[in-house]
Amino acid sequence: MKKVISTSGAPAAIGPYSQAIEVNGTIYASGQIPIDPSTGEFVSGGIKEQTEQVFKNIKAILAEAGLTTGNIVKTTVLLSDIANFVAMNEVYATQFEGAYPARSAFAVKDLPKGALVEIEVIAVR
Ligand SMILES: CC(=[NH2+])C(=O)[O-]
Repeated sequence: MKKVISTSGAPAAIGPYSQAIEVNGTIYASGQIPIDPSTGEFVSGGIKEQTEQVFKNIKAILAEAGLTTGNIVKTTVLLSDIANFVAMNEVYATQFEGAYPARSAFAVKDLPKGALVEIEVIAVR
């Protein structure tokens, strides 16, 4: 019923969570921060580079489940500074074909490891 999705194509968890869990054809992916799994380090650059790395990580997790961003139905975007909202959106908008998923976006006080952006997704087979 509950299946753990795990891939070396996305960063290992930095805490007690799975990269994603599938239940009845719905994939709940943990929030991704801009760690490059090949180095274990944050990608260099600003909000645009960080958003691109976050989506690389999300796509790797979805690919492990045989899915793409086209299967995403809902996202949650967490920003450490709402001033990055426009630049994040510019990268975010390029990650989907067709209708965008539903989304919530927030600025929060801090993100793990000082990330500028964290994005979690829910995808459906
Ligand atoms: C990065 C993340 N998803 C967490 O829960 O720390």
